[in-house]
Amino acid sequence: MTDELREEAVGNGEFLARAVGVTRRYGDMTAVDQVDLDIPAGQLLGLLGPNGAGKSTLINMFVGLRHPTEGRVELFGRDPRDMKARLRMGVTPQETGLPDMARVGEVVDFVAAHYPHPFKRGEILDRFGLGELVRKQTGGLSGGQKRRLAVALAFVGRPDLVFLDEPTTGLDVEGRQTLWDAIKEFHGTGGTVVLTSHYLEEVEQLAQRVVVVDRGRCVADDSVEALRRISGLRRVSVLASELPPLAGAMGVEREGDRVRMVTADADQLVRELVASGVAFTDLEVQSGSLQDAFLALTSKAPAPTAA
Ligand SMILES: Nc1ncnc2c1ncn2[C@@H]1O[C@H](COP(=O)(O)OP(=O)(O)OP(=O)(O)O)[C@@H](O)[C@H]1O
Repeated sequence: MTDELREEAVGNGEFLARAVGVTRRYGDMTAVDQVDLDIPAGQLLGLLGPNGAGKSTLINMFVGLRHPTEGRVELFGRDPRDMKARLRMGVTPQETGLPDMARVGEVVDFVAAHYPHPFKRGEILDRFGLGELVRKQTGGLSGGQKRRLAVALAFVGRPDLVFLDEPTTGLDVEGRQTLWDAIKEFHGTGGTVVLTSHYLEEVEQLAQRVVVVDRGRCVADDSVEALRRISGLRRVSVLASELPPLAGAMGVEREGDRVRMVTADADQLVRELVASGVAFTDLEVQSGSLQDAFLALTSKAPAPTAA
């Protein structure tokens, strides 16, 4: 899709993929339970959830690897197994196998041969920091290099929409940053991305919209900022050499003179701090992290609310 068409699709509210009342069971086990999910053009959506929540099952239905037991999944308005839809989509599953004897460049060319307008191998390999490995057999790659190649392959066919199931698991900091940059670049030119991750900071870094899945159901679907607010938590930090115990502080961490506290009521905590008479400087109050929201949404305990 051209950039103009992408803009038009967003303007028209076109959904590149959608799940309508989707349930998937494995025997007696319900992995995905009555899920409705629309994926509009141009969005970067993070799917978050604990182990076994149903994220991979949902992605596998979107890419045509699994059938819903009930409900309907559409990819570009078609059945996800329809070749016309599949040619516009790229995917990196949670686990991938690469042919050990094939060279990196050959694997890219093999995948590219299935698409009408693929990227050139040099272009895609450079973007994923793999340019120097073009002649290396995949069996000789490190785990991180294999993972980066598996993710790069999702982009080879110049897709409009990519599904990335835990793209950066097992990568070092540099490898993760390279992938983040490549995903951001794709999204920056109008590409649509659905990714799952266990790294909350990854979703905070990349995603505009976060869908939290828990026990097969979507328990939240909102912007990163809105989910942070749901948790109702704030982080208050000050520079102080010593602090008395404060009733409103739920968690206290110290790093040198910097003391960080988590609280459900930042105003009250600051009042307590002032009333204690202790000397402090450089007061900062921030929203809770996505991790706080995620734990609040997926634990059985109710989310903490402001007092
Ligand atoms: N092929 C299968 N046969 C039977 N049960 C399955 C199968 N695939 C997944 N499940 C079960 O369905 C549930 C959802 O699994 P799924 O892999 O979709 O979760 P997930 O959110 O991707 O988990 P993780 O974060 O650990 O990858 C789990 O309880 C899992 O054991």
